[in-house]
Amino acid sequence: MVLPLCFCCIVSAVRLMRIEFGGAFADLLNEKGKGSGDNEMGYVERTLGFRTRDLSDLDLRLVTDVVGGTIRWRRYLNHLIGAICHDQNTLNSMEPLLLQILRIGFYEIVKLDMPPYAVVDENVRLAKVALRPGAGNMVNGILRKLLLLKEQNALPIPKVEGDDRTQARALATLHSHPVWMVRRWTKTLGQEDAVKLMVWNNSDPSFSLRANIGQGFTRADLIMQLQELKVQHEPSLYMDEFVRIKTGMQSVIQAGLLTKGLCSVQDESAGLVVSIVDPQPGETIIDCCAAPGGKTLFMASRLDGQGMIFAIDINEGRLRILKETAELQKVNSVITTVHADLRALQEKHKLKADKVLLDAPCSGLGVLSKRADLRWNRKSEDMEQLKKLQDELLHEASMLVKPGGVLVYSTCSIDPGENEERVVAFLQNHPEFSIDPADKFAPAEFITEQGFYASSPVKHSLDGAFAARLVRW
Ligand SMILES: C[S@@+](CC[C@H](N)C(=O)[O-])C[C@H]1O[C@@H](n2cnc3c(N)ncnc32)[C@H](O)[C@@H]1O
Repeated sequence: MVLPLCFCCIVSAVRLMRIEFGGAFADLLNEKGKGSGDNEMGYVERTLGFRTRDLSDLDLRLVTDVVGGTIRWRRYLNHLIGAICHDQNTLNSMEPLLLQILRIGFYEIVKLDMPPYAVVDENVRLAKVALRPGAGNMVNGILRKLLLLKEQNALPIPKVEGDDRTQARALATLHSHPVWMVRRWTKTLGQEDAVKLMVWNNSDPSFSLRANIGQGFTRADLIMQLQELKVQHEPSLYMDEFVRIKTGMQSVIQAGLLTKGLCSVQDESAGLVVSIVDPQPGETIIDCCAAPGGKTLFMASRLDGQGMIFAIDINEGRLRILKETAELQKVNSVITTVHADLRALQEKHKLKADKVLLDAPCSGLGVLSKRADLRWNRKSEDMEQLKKLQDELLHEASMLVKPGGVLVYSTCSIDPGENEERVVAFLQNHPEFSIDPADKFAPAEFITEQGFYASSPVKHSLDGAFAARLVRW
């Protein structure tokens, strides 16, 4: 069977299945695709018999929007589907591909405002071919009910009322986040900022590019290239090497700016952590959790060819990426990679450094706008385990600092439990360290009362990140 069909729908559906179910998703597509793990297009052709073509840039953007949005809005979409089916059990027992097709259709209608009858038509055809005619009829019935409710402005949306728990559940559905996150943020930020944070997490992420001054490529050079590519951009307000872009990443990739090592994708909030370390030519620096290398490479570009960064990571594959990127960006002469568990490092290597950065494994609660699926993968129980690991790693990292040297602890989290509280706990057990206020290294608007660096999606429209600069007596 060879059918022309909306490629974006089918590629989005396959990609979503892959993200939600990993390798097991092949079995879910009518047992047709076992063993295939390559790109979606080949997979679609082989298993469903659709004729495919290369996706255009426009198609690719739509697929990215649909996949990212359908993941972000999963809880909200499930709520609407459940309400329209009048039965949560129908939703819970629905076959995964059918549910995925419905979520895509709902997302396209409710959030993307795409032409409704085209959306119904495409998703019905997809369900008929990928599953069976009856599934197509079901999709048709449910999507048409949704359209009617939308036209009547009568979508079944939960009201934020009642006790704290009920309000948190309603907010979690309205803004499509896990309830535990809403409860945590309402407690630490207040309801108004918790809502602002969720709105940010659901918005299209913007990206920053860092010009690689280590290769003599300045921000002015980068801006010139972006102008030639007609990519809209604006210089960072905070960092000399950074430029923000909202769209146009495909053009940047196709022009080879990343593969030539001329620039990297890096959020300014992560760049500011490097400013807190303040790497200087000639210094020895240990980056304890370095891979895939965003901060190592930026630090290396500031060394001007003099000094050494020992980039340690437990993950060999990610460390390999760091090494390869360092070569591309021509900063490899000042980087030595060390594949090791930081907790066992002292036994093998007798390293000591002027500066030590611990960019600790964390919940990633500051970067949910860029990591669409992370909110569903994180569990509240993770937080306790992470804190324990952070304490262990912080103690190990502190042993690597020379007397008079600097230790920077950072995360990409906005959770006080992973940030300020970890530093306070560390200082209680390590009186040889004290806080070096970060105001000398980052703009005042990022500095907390305790002298730490903290970026916030709500306050700064950047990813959330944290860094404490500590000195050893
Ligand atoms: C937040 S990521 C680091 C990101 C990196 N600094 C960057 O800017 O690209 C945390 C890293 O810690 C590493 N890691 C976790 N446990 C570790 C351990 N016990 N020893 C060394 N590295 C560890 C992980 O493999 C992961 O690459």
